Amino acid sequence: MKKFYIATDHAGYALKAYVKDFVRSLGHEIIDLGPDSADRVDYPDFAKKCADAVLADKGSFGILICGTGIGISIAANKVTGIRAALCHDTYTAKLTRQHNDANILCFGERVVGKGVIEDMIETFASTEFEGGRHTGRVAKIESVCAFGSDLG
Ligand SMILES: O=C(CO)[C@H](O)[C@H](O)COP(=O)(O)O
Repeated sequence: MKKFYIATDHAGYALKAYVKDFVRSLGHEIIDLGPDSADRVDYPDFAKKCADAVLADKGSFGILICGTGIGISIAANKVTGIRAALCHDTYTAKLTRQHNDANILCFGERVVGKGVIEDMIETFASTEFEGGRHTGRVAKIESVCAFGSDLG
């Protein structure tokens, strides 16, 4: 059993209840970090809530949904230690676990359908990081931030 945290913006809100039910049907735990209505909100606020929760709970995963999945993944990836993957299909959901050790799955409510979403979640939850040659590359992701800050 895995533990998931989920958050969205208003453009991902309609899918949230469905995704929670699906994750629970697979035998996983899922904790809802909001929002609690479809009122317009800013996706970086909810990306940060989910990123912080995943970092504080070792071994947990996150699911972030906005209209495209793009903004909410960009925001989550600003948090050191978060590897938020914007996925559109099963292949990317599998490879981002195997190669990137992604800890948050992101997608767009206005982009992908429920069948694809179910396959991506099932695959993301059940696929392990391969380690090996990918270990050093994943470690270097954090040092990219340091290189960037040197450039002013
Ligand atoms: O996809 C998103 C960010 O990448 C947002 O969900 C989208 O920008 C929200 O747009 P609007 O305020 O027009 O509903």
